[in-house]
Amino acid sequence: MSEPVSDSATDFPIITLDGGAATGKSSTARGVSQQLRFLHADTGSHYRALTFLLLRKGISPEESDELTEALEEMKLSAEVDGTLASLIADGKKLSPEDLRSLEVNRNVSSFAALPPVRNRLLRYQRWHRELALEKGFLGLVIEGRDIGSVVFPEAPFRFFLEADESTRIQRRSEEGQEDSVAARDKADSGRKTAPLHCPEGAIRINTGNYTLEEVISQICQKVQNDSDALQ
Ligand SMILES: Nc1ncnc2c1ncn2[C@@H]1O[C@H](COP(=O)(O)OP(=O)(O)O)[C@@H](O)[C@H]1O
Ligand SMILES: Nc1ccn([C@@H]2O[C@H](COP(=O)(O)OP(=O)(O)O)[C@@H](O)[C@H]2O)c(=O)n1
Repeated sequence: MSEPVSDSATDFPIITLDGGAATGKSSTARGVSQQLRFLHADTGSHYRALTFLLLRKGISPEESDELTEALEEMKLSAEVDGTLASLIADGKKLSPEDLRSLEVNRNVSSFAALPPVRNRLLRYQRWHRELALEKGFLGLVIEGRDIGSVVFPEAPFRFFLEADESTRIQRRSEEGQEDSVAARDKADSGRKTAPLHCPEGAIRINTGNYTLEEVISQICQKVQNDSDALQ
């Protein structure tokens, strides 16, 4: 399915999860999507995919005509496997190894700070609400850095995940990944466009204080309680 034009407003429930690197966004969103039968969109993987493809075209992370042209030429669509939507660029899906390579880890925050890159992905990310509806999901859970503040600021269920830096570095090293968690957080929080911050009104969860299952269950309970109350 290709990125469409419409962005009609619906009452469809949307959960946004924002937070720094390794705060638990993807694992939590996966669990929530499976329990609630929501579509799961991982917007970090969108920035990673564009970073991988742009680097492969020899484009550096700065505003240039080459960057604008490459972004305009890219055709973005999605493939849904289980509850997860994955980005397909020009008909291709990238492997987890490509998306999490050291080169991508080192460059992704620089590409993500560029307004043309963010603008290209904003429309694509908002389209996931229509994709979830079309595919018969009961809602959308979407995670990243600016989801509750920029992509879906009107979403009824907005969460901000946090955990101290040493916990997060430990989590990444247990996964066998070389990642500059602190450097990416600094760049993501300090950029001009759509910086990482806790959106006003979002519920903060320190994931260092709970197991993954407890965090998933807190979010699912909040959504289910509030949805029951609204009916
Ligand atoms: N509440 C939690 N308690 C302990 N470990 C967690 C928790 N949430 C996530 N993790 C673990 O932390 C690591 C990073 O989680 P991940 O979901 O990839 O974070 P993010 O998407 O924010 O980068 C994973 O190995 C995951 O299993
Ligand atoms: N909504 C988003 C999501 C990710 N990003 C960028 O993409 C990078 C990779 O995101 P990610 O969610 O895969 O990172 P991890 O938290 O999984 O390490 C981040 O460091 C940000 O620079 C962003 O700018 N806005």
